Amino acid sequence: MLLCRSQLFRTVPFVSVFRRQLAKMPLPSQVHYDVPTTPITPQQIKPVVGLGPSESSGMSRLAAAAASALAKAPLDPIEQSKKLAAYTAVDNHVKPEHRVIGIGSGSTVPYVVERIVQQGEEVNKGRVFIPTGFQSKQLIVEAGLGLGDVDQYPTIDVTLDGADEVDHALNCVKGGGACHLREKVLAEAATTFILVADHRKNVQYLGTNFVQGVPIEVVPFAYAKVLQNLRHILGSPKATLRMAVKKGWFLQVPFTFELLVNIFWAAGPVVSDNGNFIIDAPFEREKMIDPYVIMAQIKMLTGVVEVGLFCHMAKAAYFGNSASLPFRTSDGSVTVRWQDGQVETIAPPADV
Ligand SMILES: O=C(CO)[C@H](O)[C@H](O)COP(=O)(O)O
Repeated sequence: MLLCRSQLFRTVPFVSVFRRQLAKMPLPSQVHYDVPTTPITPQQIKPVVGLGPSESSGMSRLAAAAASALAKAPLDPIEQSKKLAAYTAVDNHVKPEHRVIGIGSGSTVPYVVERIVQQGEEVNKGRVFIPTGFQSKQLIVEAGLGLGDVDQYPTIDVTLDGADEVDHALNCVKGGGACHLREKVLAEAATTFILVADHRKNVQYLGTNFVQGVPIEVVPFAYAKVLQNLRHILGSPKATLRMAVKKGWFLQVPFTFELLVNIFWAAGPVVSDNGNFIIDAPFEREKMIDPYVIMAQIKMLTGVVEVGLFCHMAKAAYFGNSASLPFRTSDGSVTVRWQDGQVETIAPPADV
């Protein structure tokens, strides 16, 4: 087909832009699958070595400078809250005589490990750390701490873990990261179980902010039956199988600005570290006022492996109150809720 000059003019830039976009689109093998993960903190960002330009090139120096600036930048208020809670809880509950320590999952836990490392090599070399999943295993290994498993150490001195929400009686929802089976085992195995979180997780009733529902781990072949039971017998009509999402860069328009279109679509069910599926089942407020009953009813359904409701298990929950948030406790303090119902607001360690 012959194109006239003006048609050619209009078409060539489009074709070249299209080719540039094609070149930028990821190959199927480069598309990554996002299961719910922990946000990366600035401290965790490191320049990638050995990919692309050499380490001494301008680009990698720029990346290194950016990463180091980020690492020095003040934490945003929510990250600061997590750090306040984690540091205070470690200082109060991880004592030199503790030898077996459970490390939970979630975005607050990196600060737990950071603080434990700060206790020093001398005390840590005699300790063994038990992870609740892949993330905490990596944290333990990367921190150079001793790794163990709960089958070797069925009695744990203290386990520290995050939570999706904690109510005023210290019941909590866990399993936003699909780790609640191992988390519950480590919580039960521990003499002392401590929760750490930012202030958003401190609620009167479960299901206030964390509305996606109670995470329930099920054996894959039973998931449809358990879903029916939850919807029609236990009163959770919106119970759903948790799906992973696939994320890809789909379109970029590189003229005066770049338009990044992020396409999310389902990529199959989320599979736990134990090879099981996860169902999220929201319940009415009345069932969440004392969640022990619904927890026991769900657990009785055949095919259910574990329920992400932890009732009467924690000794204390630590919530960081980040600075600079309007309309909240904004003094950088830490609220501690105790098993016996006591609540105190304390100053965090001076070096947080
Ligand atoms: O229970 C969990 C994972 O199964 C986590 O502890 C919980 O989801 C909290 O995570 P985050 O701090 O990232 O919100």
